[in-house]
Amino acid sequence: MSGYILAIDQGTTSTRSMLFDRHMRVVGLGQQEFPQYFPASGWVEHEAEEIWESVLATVRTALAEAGIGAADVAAIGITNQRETTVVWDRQSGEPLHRAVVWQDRRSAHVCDELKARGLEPLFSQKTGLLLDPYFSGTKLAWLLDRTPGLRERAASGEVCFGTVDSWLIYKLTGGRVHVTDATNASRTLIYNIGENRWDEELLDILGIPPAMLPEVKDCAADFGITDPAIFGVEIPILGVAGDQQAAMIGNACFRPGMMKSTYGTGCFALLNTGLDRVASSNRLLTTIAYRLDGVTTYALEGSIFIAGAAVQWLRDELGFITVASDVSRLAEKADPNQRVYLVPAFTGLGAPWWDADARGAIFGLTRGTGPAEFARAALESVAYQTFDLLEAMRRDWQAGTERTILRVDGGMVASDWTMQRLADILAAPVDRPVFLETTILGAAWLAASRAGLWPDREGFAARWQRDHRFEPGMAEAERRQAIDGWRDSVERCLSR
Ligand SMILES: Nc1ncnc2c1ncn2[C@@H]1O[C@H](COP(=O)(O)OP(=O)(O)O)[C@@H](O)[C@H]1O
Ligand SMILES: O=P(O)(O)OC[C@H](O)CO
Repeated sequence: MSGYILAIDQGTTSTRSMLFDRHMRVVGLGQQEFPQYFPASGWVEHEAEEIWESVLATVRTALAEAGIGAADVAAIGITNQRETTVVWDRQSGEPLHRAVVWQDRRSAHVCDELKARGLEPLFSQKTGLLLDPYFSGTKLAWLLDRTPGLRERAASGEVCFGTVDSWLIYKLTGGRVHVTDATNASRTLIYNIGENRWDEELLDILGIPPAMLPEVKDCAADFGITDPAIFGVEIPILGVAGDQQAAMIGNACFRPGMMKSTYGTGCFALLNTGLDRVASSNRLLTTIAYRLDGVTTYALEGSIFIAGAAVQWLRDELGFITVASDVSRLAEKADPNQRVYLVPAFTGLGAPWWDADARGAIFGLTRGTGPAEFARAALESVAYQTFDLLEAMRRDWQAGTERTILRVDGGMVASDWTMQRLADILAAPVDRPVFLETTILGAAWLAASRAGLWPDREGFAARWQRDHRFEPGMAEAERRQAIDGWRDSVERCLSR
């Protein structure tokens, strides 16, 4: 049987490749971690060639597991860690610096300078983002400033900039194609999300030569054909989206008001606002959810840096559990009369606080506080942080959030306890899908629908299946009291 779809999920710590058959069933999987480099405090880098090698290795593993050849693959979909910034030589394909990862804070001073010049409203209005080193633009400005000769070479067209999707497409096509998709472009701080084009004014401010930018396409489009030297055959690349947007697509959140939240290392919540580009007054991001057939759908996004990472902290630093899946059982044993709060600001606080200098703290300790209360506080912190995001979304766009049901995915949603707590604190239902690999499914659907092999948007959405709905069940007074305690704890952690 031919007509298989290969989906590649190039994440922050690992790369996964998955093969789906015509019936959307998974038939093969390859996964590989790759090295992380931390050359200075707050710096995070990847070796672009190691990312590429991990893609090749995982594709081969997935093909072998499925027992099929590359000739049976009809199309490729790509999803990726967003914002991570790669620069390479257009001719030789050689990376000109290690990739600067989204978590990297080295360009904080560039953001501060721009803010001091009063430029944040301009960037926000055009890009939907904030002046934070999280986004690609100031990372790229830093690279252009610090690498001798790079700006001149870039201006003469010898250098390519791209997010990881661009880099992988360049490699897959044998260096022939330099493109990206609208969702990845929307994370760069130089893309005008209203006019759907690179913004000359912002490029000028950051000193970025337009000649180094990729062409921006819809999420389902012709992104190029693989070089036969790589897999032995030519395969079209037909779908691309940043990983959080791909999760939104994979969770079939196609209607305005639908919301997904992915609980992995961190947590990223996206609310579909349809054709409305809702500008946040509460320090959320406005971003492109997807662009299909030339039509841009927008989303409000909230990013939390620590979610599952708090569970890793309990496991690796405190030694309270041996495997992540033990955390719920431990939390269940917590004394219900103790109100302990963990604010996991280990690397600062993300949305809606955006306080890079905040640090974590635990409040409410008594002589009887032990591992169970720590575990409960760690899991509850995820629910409270999501509540803060949803509240900000409600303030920004009340009409669209009245009956919000949250669709969840990511490693942490295996914890029933956490999901129930989430529903309780949000006072809104939480739906967990049967198929939890929504990110990679989203990339697969983009490619497969473009290839005409899988159902269209409505058909795909109709196939979304719920595993369980967690209904809110907490008394309102208790919920309010719990949230007040959280708010008080966060206030005490903020740096300003
Ligand atoms: N059963 C569980 N209960 C709570 N947290 C879990 C459970 N299983 C995994 N996790 C957490 O989920 C995270 C892994 O999720 P995953 O979606 O694979 O993350 P990422 O893609 O960011 O690497 C880890 O931080 C881990 O601590
Ligand atoms: O690689 P992930 O899954 O941690 O996702 C990273 C996000 O895309 C960063 O914005």
